[in-house]
Amino acid sequence: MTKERVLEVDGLRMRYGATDVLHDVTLRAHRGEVVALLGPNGAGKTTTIEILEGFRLRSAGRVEVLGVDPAHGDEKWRARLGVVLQSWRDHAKWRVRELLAHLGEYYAPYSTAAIQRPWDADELIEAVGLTEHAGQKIRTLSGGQRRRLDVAIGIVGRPEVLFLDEPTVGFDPAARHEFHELVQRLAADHGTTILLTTHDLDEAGKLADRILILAAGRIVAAGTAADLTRQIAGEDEVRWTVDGTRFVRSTTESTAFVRGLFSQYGDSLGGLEVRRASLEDTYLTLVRQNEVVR
Ligand SMILES: Nc1ncnc2c1ncn2[C@@H]1O[C@H](COP(=O)(O)OP(=O)(O)OP(=O)(O)O)[C@@H](O)[C@H]1O
Repeated sequence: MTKERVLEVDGLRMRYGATDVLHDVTLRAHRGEVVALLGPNGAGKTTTIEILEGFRLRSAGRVEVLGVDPAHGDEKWRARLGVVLQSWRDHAKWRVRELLAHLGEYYAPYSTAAIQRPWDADELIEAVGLTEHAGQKIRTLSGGQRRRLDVAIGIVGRPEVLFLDEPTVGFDPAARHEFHELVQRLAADHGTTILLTTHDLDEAGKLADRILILAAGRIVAAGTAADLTRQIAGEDEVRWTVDGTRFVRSTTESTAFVRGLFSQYGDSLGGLEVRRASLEDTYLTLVRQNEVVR
């Protein structure tokens, strides 16, 4: 797969009135990469996505999406993007298949030899798990089904870049699992570059090739879930018992520590457990550190 750069952001700043909400955001994503943007409420995730998709004008910095500055993106450029923001509330009387076929028509002029647009409505409905509801009116869908429709609307034009803002809110566990498979397929089979925001750390760890942690308008860490955990959370927790007495110790060198326990206590060592630092520990550590700086 080519490592074509699809998202390039350097020194992005955003100011609302007198308040700076993005100070200096730099990020990259290449073709077929899934990047998760994590951060507490108000960190600036939605603002970042809205700037990348051309919905909001930035205050400063360089931004390119598919080689184009979103502030000057034309319809042809826009047709190559997919956006899933909030729940689709218009067209409540439309039926699922009817709406997707209608919205898909917009993308037909932008079909290319490599990417056939739009996505066939029935195939798309199947891909998002709405086949049983294809003939239903939108206002009669459940919250989770409506969210699946939001996802279908976001990808009906077979986007090369997909922005997903908290895509799985309201999904039941099975729907979440199916959605994760869909995202992985879009990235792996179609080379779609995906930038998603989420508050679900398991989701980020599972889906993303790279995680960016945004705190108070700055990217404070970036890497795979494993990289971040190793770099930042650091300490594992080791628990054990000797002659019925329980012990617990935090250490960055759990393997060497456990080896030491075996050589010291031999057969009297019991109840050994090693709890690895998790992405959640990392995330909380980073967000706390950033609050202190603020
Ligand atoms: N149109 C606006 N005018 C003024 N301030 C805004 C506007 N939109 C967002 N903000 C502020 O910018 C900051 C970042 O908001 P943003 O919605 O980007 O955060 P977020 O990381 O997506 O948060 P959440 O996790 O709660 O969705 C917040 O402090 C918010 O109050």
